[in-house]
Amino acid sequence: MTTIFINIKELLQTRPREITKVSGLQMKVLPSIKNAYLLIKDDEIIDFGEMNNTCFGIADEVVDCTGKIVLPAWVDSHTHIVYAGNREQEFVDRINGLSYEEIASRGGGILNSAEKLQNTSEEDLYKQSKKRLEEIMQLGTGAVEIKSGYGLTVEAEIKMLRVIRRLKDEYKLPIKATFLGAHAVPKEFKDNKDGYMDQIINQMLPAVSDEGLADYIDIFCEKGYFSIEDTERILEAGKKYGLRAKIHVNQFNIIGGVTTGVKYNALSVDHLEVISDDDIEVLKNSETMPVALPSCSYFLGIPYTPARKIIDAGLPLALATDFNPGSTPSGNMNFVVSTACIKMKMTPEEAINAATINAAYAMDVTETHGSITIGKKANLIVTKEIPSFGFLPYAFGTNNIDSVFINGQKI
Ligand SMILES: N=CN[C@@H](CCC(=O)O)C(=O)O
Ligand SMILES: [Zn+2]
Repeated sequence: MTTIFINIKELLQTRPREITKVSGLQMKVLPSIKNAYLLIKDDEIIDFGEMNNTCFGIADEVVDCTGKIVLPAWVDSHTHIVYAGNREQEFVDRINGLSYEEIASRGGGILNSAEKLQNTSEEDLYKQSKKRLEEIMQLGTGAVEIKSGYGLTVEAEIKMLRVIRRLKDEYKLPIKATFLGAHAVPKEFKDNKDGYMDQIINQMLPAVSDEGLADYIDIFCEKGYFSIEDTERILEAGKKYGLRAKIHVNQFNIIGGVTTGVKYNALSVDHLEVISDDDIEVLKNSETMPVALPSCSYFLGIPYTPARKIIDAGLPLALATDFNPGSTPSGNMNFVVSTACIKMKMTPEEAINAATINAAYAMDVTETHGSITIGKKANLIVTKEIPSFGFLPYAFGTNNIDSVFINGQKI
């Protein structure tokens, strides 16, 4: 089955296969073709170019995109969408003056979500999570990473990861699973963090590996959660099971997580609301992608990742949602792209690069996703009729998406 998209006002992010990420000044360039066509066969992009070089007769189906822009679907490389219930009450507590850290230190936060998840059946957890996945797909997400980390027992972590595996089996978009046993220290190990670390390394990891449930390993490297020493232990253990790191660092404090991530050749270091000059130097000449999560900064009222400092130093940057019940109850990549422009002073070109090609790098799907490239999957956003691509971040809060295609099929 072939489909041709014709009269595309502008086809964005057209790249040769060799480009796997863009850094520094390259991020300001968003290659595109105006008045374009795009030809797909089944689930794959097979041709594209200027309209005057095409012939309609060749496709089974024609989609007229007059006035509309076509771009690769968003790639969301950092989410926690498998969770139970919500944390609305903590939201109200924060409005009334408590901080995120205070709520956590009173036993709320991640531990609150863990209790809810432990008391939820695998079937119910799947049902709650698939709703969120379907919602983000409608919002234009065409590849997603999902973390465990609200289980915090062997049984509950495995339950989360099995739900992620079921989502992988049932849906056509690529899903990567990250094992985040070291997300918080459970109540039972309050005074025995090392005991919990031992449980992660000696019980959880072997069980996760036995069932092949994870692609990556993660840890919340932060004051009051897990130290650099803990991070080294977890990443070392993950390495033994062939799990590359994607880690939470520098959300509230700089404790050395970036250096440790780079030392272990992490695929990405995520959050970076605070970042030092040394961190920036360490990231240069590394293969680690810095990832910013602006919706988290928005929701918690914490600093935004200093994107200008990072990009102007010549580094790449990716954007993701961090969709989770505590710090970011939203999986809207359109909002992320807008907020990156509005609050982090990224240009529309930089933000779109960060949410597509660089985001695909941050979850290792650049072979197949993140750009309009012959041979890549036809995961696409077709916008409504809009004046230009800059209108996407400009008209924040407006739904500018007409349709989303996953593997060549309209969803
Ligand atoms: N910071 C650590 N983990 C999540 C939030 C977890 C929660 O509050 O439930 C994050 O990335 O923001
Ligand atoms: Zn997160």
